[in-house]
Amino acid sequence: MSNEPSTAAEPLRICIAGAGAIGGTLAVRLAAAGHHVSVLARGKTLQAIRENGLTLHDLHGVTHARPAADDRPGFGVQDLILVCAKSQDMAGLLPQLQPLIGERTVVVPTNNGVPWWYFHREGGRFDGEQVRAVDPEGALARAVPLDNLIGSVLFITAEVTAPGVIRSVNPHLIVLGEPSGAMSERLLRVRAAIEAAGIEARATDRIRDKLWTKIIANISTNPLSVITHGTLEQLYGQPELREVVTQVMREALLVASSYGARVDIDPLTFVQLGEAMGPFRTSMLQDLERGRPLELAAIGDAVLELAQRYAVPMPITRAVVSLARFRGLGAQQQHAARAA
Ligand SMILES: NC(=O)C1=CN([C@@H]2O[C@H](COP(=O)(O)OP(=O)(O)OC[C@H]3O[C@@H](n4cnc5c(N)ncnc54)[C@H](OP(=O)(O)O)[C@@H]3O)[C@@H](O)[C@H]2O)C=CC1
Ligand SMILES: CC(C)(CO)C(=O)C(=O)O
Repeated sequence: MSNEPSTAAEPLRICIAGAGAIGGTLAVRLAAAGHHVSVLARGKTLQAIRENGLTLHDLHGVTHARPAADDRPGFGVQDLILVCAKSQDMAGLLPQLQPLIGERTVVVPTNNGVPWWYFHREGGRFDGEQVRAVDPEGALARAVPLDNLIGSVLFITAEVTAPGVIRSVNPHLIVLGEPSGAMSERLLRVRAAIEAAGIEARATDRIRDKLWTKIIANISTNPLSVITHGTLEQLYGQPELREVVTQVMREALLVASSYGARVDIDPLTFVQLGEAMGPFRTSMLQDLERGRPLELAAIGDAVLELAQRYAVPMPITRAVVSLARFRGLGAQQQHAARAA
């Protein structure tokens, strides 16, 4: 945070790093709430934001914002940085954030899957260790001081329909928590700022419970969506697919419980909630269709890695993740061949 203590009502200096589906959604909501929002973007997205700003279609209607945008981090020290790139892009993006980070800057990564900071101040058997699938060399842990991080779990669905244009038509919920579990003043301040921007925001002293809830949703649907091209309502609703979804869910629940996580949604409720999310194509399916790399390291491999530490078998999950990887590599090759 800036040197002077601020309240939720004061505008914050907020940088959104990565202005795709999630970054675009957050940038528009926070800018509309009066914060000083700047966006670190690149390529066609940067060009579109410079020309037309960002447009968000969500349950509030259509909202437009014109944040400062650049591909260089020349925005000065920020109060809050929301890092909204895919996990595989973190190694390229995080080191760029250094000029934006002061002693009191809060950095909130929004990634799905197991975060690189999972064991930071975890307090358990593996406290302080690395998650090799997402941060094999410890480069992410070095790029941003771990004590500047607050964890987040996003219960949001969003899609880029054109560069700078985002559609996000389910209700928005963000859960925030300190890796240590402390209900710190900075945690409550960030929560209040997000809530005041029209996004339901909760603070928790057990962020890893929420991480596991979301990890279970992601690992049971994202890779399977890539194999089947199924939407959420199909994956959760059609009996053949629902069977695979629930098998993966059961395996992942066992891993979560090995780490002491309390997941308060039972598999049947998961299925009901998921089906109600409608014809949404998971973010991983969207990536497949665009020939982009899939977030399988954070959503798949990292969970398998954590399972292995407690010798929890995940045969169905392993098979589904392998098949999704095969499909993903094939799609990338096809896109590359078409583009050549
Ligand atoms: N979409 C969803 O519904 C949800 C997504 N999430 C998670 O949120 C995270 C972000 O996902 P999402 O918004 O969908 O992803 P997108 O691919 O839509 O957006 C990511 C953006 O980050 C940009 N980016 C990556 N690296 C850099 C860089 N070095 N400099 C500038 N910009 C960069 C990308 O640019 P470029 O296009 O050029 O690659 C892209 O615009 C992911 O971890 C995802 O799993 C969580 C909940 C729901
Ligand atoms: C919508 C949901 C929960 C699907 O697993 C998601 O997070 C994604 O698409 O990445």
